[in-house]
Amino acid sequence: MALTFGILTVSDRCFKGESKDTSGPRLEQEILNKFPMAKIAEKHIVPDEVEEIKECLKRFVFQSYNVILTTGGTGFSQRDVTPEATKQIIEREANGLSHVMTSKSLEKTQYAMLSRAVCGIKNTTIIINLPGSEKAAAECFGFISESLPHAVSVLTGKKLEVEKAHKDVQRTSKVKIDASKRDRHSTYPMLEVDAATALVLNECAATNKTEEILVEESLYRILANDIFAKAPVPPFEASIKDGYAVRASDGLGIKKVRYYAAAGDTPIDSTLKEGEVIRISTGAPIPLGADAVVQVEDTKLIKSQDGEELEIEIKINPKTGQDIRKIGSDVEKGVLVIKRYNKISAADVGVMAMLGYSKVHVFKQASIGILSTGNELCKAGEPLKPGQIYDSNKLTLMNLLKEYHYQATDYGIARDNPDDVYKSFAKAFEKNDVVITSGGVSMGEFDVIKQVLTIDFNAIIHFGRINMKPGKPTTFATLDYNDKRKYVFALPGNPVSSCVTSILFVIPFLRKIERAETIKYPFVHVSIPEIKNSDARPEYARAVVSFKNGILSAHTTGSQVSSRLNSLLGANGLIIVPGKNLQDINNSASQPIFGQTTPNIFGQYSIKPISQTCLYKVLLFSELKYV
Ligand SMILES: Nc1nc2c(c(=O)[nH]1)N[C@H]1C(S)=C(S)[C@@H](COP(=O)(O)OP(=O)(O)OC[C@H]3O[C@@H](n4cnc5c(N)ncnc54)[C@H](O)[C@@H]3O)O[C@H]1N2
Ligand code: MOO
Ligand SMILES: [Mg+2]
Repeated sequence: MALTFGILTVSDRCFKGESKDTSGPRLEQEILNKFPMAKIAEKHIVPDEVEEIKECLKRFVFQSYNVILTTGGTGFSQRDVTPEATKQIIEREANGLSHVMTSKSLEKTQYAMLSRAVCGIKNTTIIINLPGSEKAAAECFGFISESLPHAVSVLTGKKLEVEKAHKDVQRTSKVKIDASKRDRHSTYPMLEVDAATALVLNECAATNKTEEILVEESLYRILANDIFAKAPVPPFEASIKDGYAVRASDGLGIKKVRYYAAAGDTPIDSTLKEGEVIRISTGAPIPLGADAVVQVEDTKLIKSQDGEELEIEIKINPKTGQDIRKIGSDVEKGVLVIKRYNKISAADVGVMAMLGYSKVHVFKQASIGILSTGNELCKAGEPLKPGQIYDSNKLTLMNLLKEYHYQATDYGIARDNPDDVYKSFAKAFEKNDVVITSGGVSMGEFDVIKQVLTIDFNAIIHFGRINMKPGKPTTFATLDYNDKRKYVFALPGNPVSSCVTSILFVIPFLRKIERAETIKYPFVHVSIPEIKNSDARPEYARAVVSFKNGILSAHTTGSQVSSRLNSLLGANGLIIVPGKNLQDINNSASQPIFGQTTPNIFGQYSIKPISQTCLYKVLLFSELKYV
């Protein structure tokens, strides 16, 4: 259900324009983060006056908005009257909401006890008083927002949705955490990266579904239809220069200037006579009878009157067709201009606009839901409690998807317990084809993702381990939910691991589901000093790959531990460093590329490397850097 909201900022200072309203816009942002389909129907600012607050609340209620959020005027100052005004409007109080906000806020500040916020119901609208400070308003909204869809469903009598909401709340996982019974070794076979990639792409069925969207919003989407020229471009003969439209056969000499034809003018329907010229601007239609344009530089003014030219002299003999853009000379009518499957560029958008298209058919993208898992995670902007860290994975992954032109919906943070993970997955499966999670896939007793997927959703886990660093516990599963196929990428929690595995597996998958073909990242080979890998797994080391003076070069971005997200800063490639064992074999067999010969203590010669250089395969996931 798409909720409608009204936001009312109550503040003398904001009303008078003495300070900027930041709480209203912040609430708008919080609402859309939480409910991407919600509609912010109205926003308004009133002073701290009971009557004005009441008037606005009445108007919002009359519009039957589902929820009205007020911000400001809930404290102890003489001017704080929002609760008084709200009480005069509501028919029934909703004390639970104010109670939750106060008690949760008390965990952050004892001054929360000074809040007098009122929540209540008028007709089918819920009115919620929130504090005036931007941060507190956003926090309090966060405490109660989860309950709003259900509350609105009950209030508006939407039986099916009420039942569903009840079912969602009651959902309990069949998975039971028992540390003593957990597997002591992973039961999932370790796949090589290539095998895992092939498996992911093989499982993915291109939907081939298309949708019609506005040309102006089509950048980077994949075109589903060929684009033909419905009409020639230009559609009329047009001047290429600012000058005079002439009859070429009139040749040189003094001519009478008849009138002016500017770009955008309707073509003149009287024919140009012998000895006449018409002043014309670039892009203007060529008048009847004219068959050439003489640029102003090749003429001389002979006679003028009141700022108008009367006579000019043509100084260079014109040739027929000179400086005239023929009909269809840029694009002929009926030709194929842009091919289906093309990824739409800025120029494509421009060409479609030029051809008169306002809408275009593109391939539908998969709908993507994304959630983080972890008890330790705290949303950016909120104060960290001991033992907590900020949730960086969700923002990294959502924005990585954006870099490849995919949009994902945020399904929040699921805590490390089977019920919460189960509920979050169910919610995400309702509306999405693909669900991406991070964390909870390794060997800890609270790593319950795989169990919830198999036991609660009957999912097939196609793989649960990959021979790579970072990203070992990467998991890929499919399942049917409400008779629809769902794909799950349960990525490792370590920030680098989830990002690298998204680049390697998720992005190619999303492209295939959209386009039927997939992205093939280019590989380059670089010769650089040996990189040690102490792990048996091949390492995908984040690197800056650059091209300088005709030589390809690469260097890693510092420490490559999987937690160090900043190892991705500036990186455009992944150097594939063979696992320790393979490296050892290679080293004993291979010769250093550069070396010098020096006699050893026994007087024999051996190779002494100046610097051990190896040839590495590097995957480029972003543009090469040119230095
Ligand atoms: N006994 C074993 N332990 C671990 C193994 C193993 O094979 N045996 N594998 C290690 C590897 S490799 C990885 S990678 C991690 C993957 O762990 P999980 O996917 O279970 O993820 P968590 O345990 O939940 O978290 C790991 C790490 O990442 C941090 N994290 C999680 N989510 C976020 C987030 N949204 N934003 C920022 N940071 C996040 C979390 O706090 C942990 O530090 O397992 C190893 N263990
Ligand atoms: O494979 Mo994990 O991703 O090393 O850290
Ligand atoms: Mg774990």
